[in-house]
Amino acid sequence: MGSEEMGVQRPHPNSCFPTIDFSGVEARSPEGRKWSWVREQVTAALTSVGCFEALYPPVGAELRRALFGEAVRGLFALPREAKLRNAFGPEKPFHGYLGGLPGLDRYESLAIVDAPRPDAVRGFAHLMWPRANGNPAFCETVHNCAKLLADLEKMVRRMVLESLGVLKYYEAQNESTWYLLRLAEYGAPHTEEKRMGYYSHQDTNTLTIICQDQVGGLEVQTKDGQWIPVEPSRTSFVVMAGNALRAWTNGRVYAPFHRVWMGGEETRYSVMLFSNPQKSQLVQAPEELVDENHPALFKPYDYNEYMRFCLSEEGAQIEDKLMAFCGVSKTEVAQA
Ligand SMILES: O=C(O)CCC(=O)C(=O)O
Ligand SMILES: [Fe+2]
Repeated sequence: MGSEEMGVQRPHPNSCFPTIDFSGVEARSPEGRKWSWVREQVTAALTSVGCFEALYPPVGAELRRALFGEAVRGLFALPREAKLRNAFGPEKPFHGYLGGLPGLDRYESLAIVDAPRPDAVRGFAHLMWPRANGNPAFCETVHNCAKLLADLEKMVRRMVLESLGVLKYYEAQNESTWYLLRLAEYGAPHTEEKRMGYYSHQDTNTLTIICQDQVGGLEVQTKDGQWIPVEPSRTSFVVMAGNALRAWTNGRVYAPFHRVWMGGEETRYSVMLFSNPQKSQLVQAPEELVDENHPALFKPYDYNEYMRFCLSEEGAQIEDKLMAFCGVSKTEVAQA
């Protein structure tokens, strides 16, 4: 961004957040120079802008084509009554179908809980295609993708924990982490001026991996308030921190606001893998991350209650919902 201020050259839109190359970095062998170098970049990105682009060859061109080609487009071509079967009731908000949200008339999405498990994807597909034998091609593509993206999520989270000196919590955190894969369609607005595709928000969960198809629209806000468009790429994924990781790291990791803007004649598709903390456990920073120089910023909180707060009328009005829900006030810090 500095170069633009100095009047030199307009930066590449994604230059605010780095592109990190994960080729040769493997979850099975978390060691060596390449691992440490990638870990350094991951930590720098997540603590400054809260996101980065990951080059991650295990999800190659063919798998991406199958994902956005038949799998995602085939799913959205289903009649609405089929999509509505992806429902979990009011006790489990954001677990399934979303559509008809206020102000977002062209947004629709479906979700698969535990998508890195093949039986979970099969269960979903049987609900959607009961007469087509649960669409085995869809299951294979989507499960493969979810599993590989979960591997990436695990590597990123492990790197953050290593950098902060709290690796000892990694296995237990893995045990209690659950994944949700969301597949989204943003219908073309057919207008010249841009329209909101999805409101500005911070993710509530731990980490999110976003895969945009060919139509862009995702924008991420930097700490100093600038909105940066994330150009779609066929070879990379956006990795982004959510408020649960921000709270768990006692504010070291930043959870950026982001939104989707849509314009023109093209429908946009995206696929996101969300890692989530176990609902029955409190989200709480480990004691190693709280000290005199880093006083606790958030009180331990119940993830379910926090989700309910985000969806409440009061919560909906507030930008920084985590701070409002469980932030420690300055007076409380002074008294501690
Ligand atoms: O579709 C996208 O690129 C991002 C959507 C998003 O931020 C979300 O569903 O939380
Ligand atoms: Fe989001």
